[in-house]
Amino acid sequence: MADQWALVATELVKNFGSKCAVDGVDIRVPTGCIYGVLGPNGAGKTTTLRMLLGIIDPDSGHRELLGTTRPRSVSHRIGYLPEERGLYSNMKAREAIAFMGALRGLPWAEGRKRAEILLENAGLGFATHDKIKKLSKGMSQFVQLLGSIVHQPEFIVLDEPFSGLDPVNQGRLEKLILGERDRGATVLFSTHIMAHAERLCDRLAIIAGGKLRYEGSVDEARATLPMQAHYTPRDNDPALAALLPADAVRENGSWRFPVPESGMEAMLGTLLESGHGIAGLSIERPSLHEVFVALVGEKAVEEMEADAGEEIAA
Ligand SMILES: Nc1ncnc2c1ncn2[C@@H]1O[C@H](COP(=O)(O)OP(=O)(O)OP(=O)(O)O)[C@@H](O)[C@H]1O
Repeated sequence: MADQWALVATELVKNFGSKCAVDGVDIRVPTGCIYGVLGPNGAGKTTTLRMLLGIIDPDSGHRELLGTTRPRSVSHRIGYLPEERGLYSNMKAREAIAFMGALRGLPWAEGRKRAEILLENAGLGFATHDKIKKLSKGMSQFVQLLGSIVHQPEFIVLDEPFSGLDPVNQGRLEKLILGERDRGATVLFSTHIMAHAERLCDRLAIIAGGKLRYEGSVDEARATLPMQAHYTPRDNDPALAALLPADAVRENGSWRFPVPESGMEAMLGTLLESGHGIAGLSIERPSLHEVFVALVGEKAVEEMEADAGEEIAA
């Protein structure tokens, strides 16, 4: 595997009894990029991440992480935030981070020093000497996250890192992920919250029902759908729907539809001749959200967004 790929996994399969959790997933993570694994609950994200790291073995398929087919042999070069959160509640934040570093071979004194800097940079310096049990759930999750990167790993894997964080801590986490990428690390995270992937990822995999629906760059994902037109007429006449493509969707007085293959000119000419006018018109690349809906269906996306909303409200 060339140095350009921090991770290459092909046709990973994992069954639990009769349940096929992951069914032929391919993932290629370029060195130094931010990579998202997106999918609804139960899609197979955690199982995929565990296979990539060698925590569990695939039933079949191939994986190569940092140049080795034995991922556990490079665990000291990896940072991992598992889906299950938990720290020793009587430890202070700084000690908890240094402890996690020590587990990956970082000397305690250095771990403490780095922990102070990490907490300060994350805006959590005030909690350095607080016991974990005194911190909010979101803050203690953040401390665990800092513990997973204190040894400055080359490859960082975060399983649903945004879940359970309020918007302020989600913003902190986005900043931290970008900072780690700028440091030279490769970051892979799973999420069912599209907005984070849209803002952060260079490349992504979309998984649903254990199957890979898309793997590639975010730009290529957007290019799989036609450009989207957003048109606002000057009037409110529902009859104009007949002049728009059949799949046009009404959104608060505007209409959204894929730009026809033949272009917009003829349609705009008809709209003007019919007196509907043009109060607003933009042509945009489809969002990641629209690509996701096209790949996994509106219902799965609505369920995901409801879950994300509940987490933020909790
Ligand atoms: N150890 C296990 N034994 C049996 N079934 C499992 C096991 N681990 C996962 N599964 C099943 O495999 C499927 C994929 O689970 P996985 O945890 O990988 O999904 P996920 O995308 O991470 O979802 P979530 O975000 O809800 O954790 C689910 O149907 C889950 O119930």
